[in-house]
Amino acid sequence: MREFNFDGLVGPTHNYAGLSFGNRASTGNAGDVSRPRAAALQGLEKMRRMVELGLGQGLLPPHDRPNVAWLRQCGFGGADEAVCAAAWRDEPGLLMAAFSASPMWTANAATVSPSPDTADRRCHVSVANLSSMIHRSLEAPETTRLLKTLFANKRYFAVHDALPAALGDEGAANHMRLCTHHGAPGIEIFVYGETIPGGFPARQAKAASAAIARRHGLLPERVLLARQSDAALQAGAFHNDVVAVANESVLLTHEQAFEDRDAVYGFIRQHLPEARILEVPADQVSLEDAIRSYLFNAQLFTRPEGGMTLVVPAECDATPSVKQWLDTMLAGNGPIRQVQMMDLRESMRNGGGPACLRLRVAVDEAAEAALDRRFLLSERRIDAIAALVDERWPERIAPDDLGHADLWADCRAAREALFSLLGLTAA
Ligand SMILES: NCCC[C@H](NC(=O)CCC(=O)O)C(=O)O
Repeated sequence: MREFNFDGLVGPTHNYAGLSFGNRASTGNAGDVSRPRAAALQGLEKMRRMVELGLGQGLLPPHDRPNVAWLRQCGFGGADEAVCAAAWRDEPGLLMAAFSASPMWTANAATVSPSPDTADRRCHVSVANLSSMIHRSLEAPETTRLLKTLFANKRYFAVHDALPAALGDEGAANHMRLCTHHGAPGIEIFVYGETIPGGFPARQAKAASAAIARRHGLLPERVLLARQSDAALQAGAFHNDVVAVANESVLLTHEQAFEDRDAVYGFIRQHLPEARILEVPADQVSLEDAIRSYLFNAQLFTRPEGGMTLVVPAECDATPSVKQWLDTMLAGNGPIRQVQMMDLRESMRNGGGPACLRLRVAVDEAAEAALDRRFLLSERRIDAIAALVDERWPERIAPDDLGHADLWADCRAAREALFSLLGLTAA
């Protein structure tokens, strides 16, 4: 089996509206001018890097924004332009939500349990409801449509609808799988949070994680529901993937990621004695530095020729404690032998690093052959997409631009051009 990463392409409406309370980058950069074209090109460079390294790489396209159908549900009427204009005038917060490019963070699109872990030996995919943030709660219907196209073959895949909204679920960002190698049965760790009065909201409900484990047909004894630490949540780790990442038998984690870390490590060691737990101590890298640099929001993967690579955002280089920890780790004899930095500044400024931008799916050869090719990338396809982005994505979006009818129309047309390039239907 091998792992594919499906990256979200940053949509033409990428902007800094500060919509995610609890996500310090999002609120801290609210009101800034965004650069959608640069953002999408940065993301495509990451996809290109993965293809060059010989990894399976795919893409999930942006959703239709502004989401006029959703604004209609909110009571605005008339032609599309009138709907958006009325929303901007009367409820700008709703227009902002309808305009967000948040589907780019596909680690929040769904939770994936690969076939070796499930009762029916199919790969199970649960679309996330993202119900805790208004702008993200719009994503599930289109994500469902896209994933049901990508994973249409029911012999190898089962795509589940989003859970009821009362059970907040944010997808793979709160899920880690550990195993000897991708094709071996794994253990799956679901990380949930508890909202404490006056604090940042926990977005993943324990009941949601439990429901997904049930739906996917996982063996209960190979599942752990682990609570995220309050310290991490309150420091701005709104998802577990801001403080921990796993690949095969390696867990890279901050010391303060979990409320009960001994229980998490004990569970891993019990089921996977060969596991390597790389714990970054708080006295070397504080939670604050971890969240500023997004060290743990890294892509950790096994290269086809063997050996693990960690792809981290360039912000790690600019955070002295993190840089030092990475240098020391590389000088040692650990399982991670290579670190690569990527410039993902535009996404990072909304709280999304390398790991947020991708959904991992481990497949065997037969399941790989059943994937819808229109979502898969080669270097040539990346070139073609980059050329289209260069031509059609806005160069910049300032806060007041969100009220401009030309921008709404240009963004929708740019997305349609992409869908036609990919051979997909736009809605
Ligand atoms: N996994 C990374 C997700 C980042 C995402 N940011 C945002 O939605 C920011 C959008 C804005 O502020 O416009 C979030 O917080 O869910």
